[in-house]
Amino acid sequence: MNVIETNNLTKNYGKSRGIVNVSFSVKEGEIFGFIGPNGSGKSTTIRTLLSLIYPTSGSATIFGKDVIKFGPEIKKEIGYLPSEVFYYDNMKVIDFLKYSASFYKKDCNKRIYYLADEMNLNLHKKIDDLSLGNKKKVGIVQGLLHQPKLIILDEPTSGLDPLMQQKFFDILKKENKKGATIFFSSHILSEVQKLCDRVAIIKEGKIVNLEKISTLKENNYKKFKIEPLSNMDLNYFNINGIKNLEIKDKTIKFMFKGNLNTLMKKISAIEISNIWIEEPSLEEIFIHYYSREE
Ligand SMILES: Nc1ncnc2c1ncn2[C@@H]1O[C@H](COP(=O)(O)OP(=O)(O)OP(=O)(O)O)[C@@H](O)[C@H]1O
Repeated sequence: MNVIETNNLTKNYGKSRGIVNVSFSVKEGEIFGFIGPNGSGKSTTIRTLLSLIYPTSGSATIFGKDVIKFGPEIKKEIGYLPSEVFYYDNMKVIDFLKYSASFYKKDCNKRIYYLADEMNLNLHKKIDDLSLGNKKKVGIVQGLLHQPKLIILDEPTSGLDPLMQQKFFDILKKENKKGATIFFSSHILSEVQKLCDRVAIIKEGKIVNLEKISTLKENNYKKFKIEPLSNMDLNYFNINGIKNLEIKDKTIKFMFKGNLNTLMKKISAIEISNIWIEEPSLEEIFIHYYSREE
């Protein structure tokens, strides 16, 4: 079953473009990454899914139900962490979380204490007195306290230190194992790579690619670094599929995409002292999506 489905979703803000014909689906139990540069339309897509804003055209369903017609019903099963969090600053954290929990028809107390403990969040401080990172933690607990079936996260890790980010990812993985579907929007590729099964790339309001992370890596260039025992002529590696070929301090470096057997035969015919073969990072795969078309 698809938990989220969008069909040519379009939002025109009048003078500025929001999103254009965005179509994708997120399967039940998936951790789905949504990445793109600043202003590409990530938040607009999320706000439309949550019916916080209405699309100009196109449609979207969550749990198979239209997001506009069934908005309030759907939202009970969604945990949402917005990119910027605003609170009733005068309240104590625990009072605020209990107030948030009162909107759901279930007892969320245990979860509040469990999540606060996991995130190392002091429940008895005033929200006003918290650092930005700790305010973010309040948002995380608030988003997860009702054990939602779908968790929608908009740039969730900004403000969290690396240890807390890891903790947060561990919590998300646990929720996912228990059955929650996760929609994870970010511009930090390395965290998408760590967490997600599939990823959609949005650029200038349009989806430009949607792939499994593993496929993206398999079908891409691999990085080779070879230390030959004797000096070599670079032309030796002049074969199909090689790019960025260079020799530096007797080390040969290149990127390769193509028939690995052809390349390995070439390499095995020379004497080498060392070899490194690396998968490209998501940054290296995606960097061209981030450059602006003039
Ligand atoms: N309320 C609004 N009124 C007018 N234009 C808007 C509004 N909200 C967003 N936009 C425009 O829509 C486009 C997409 O913005 P959006 O906030 O969805 O991008 P984003 O991918 O979430 O960016 P970021 O990573 O910077 O948060 C941008 O060009 C932005 O200027």
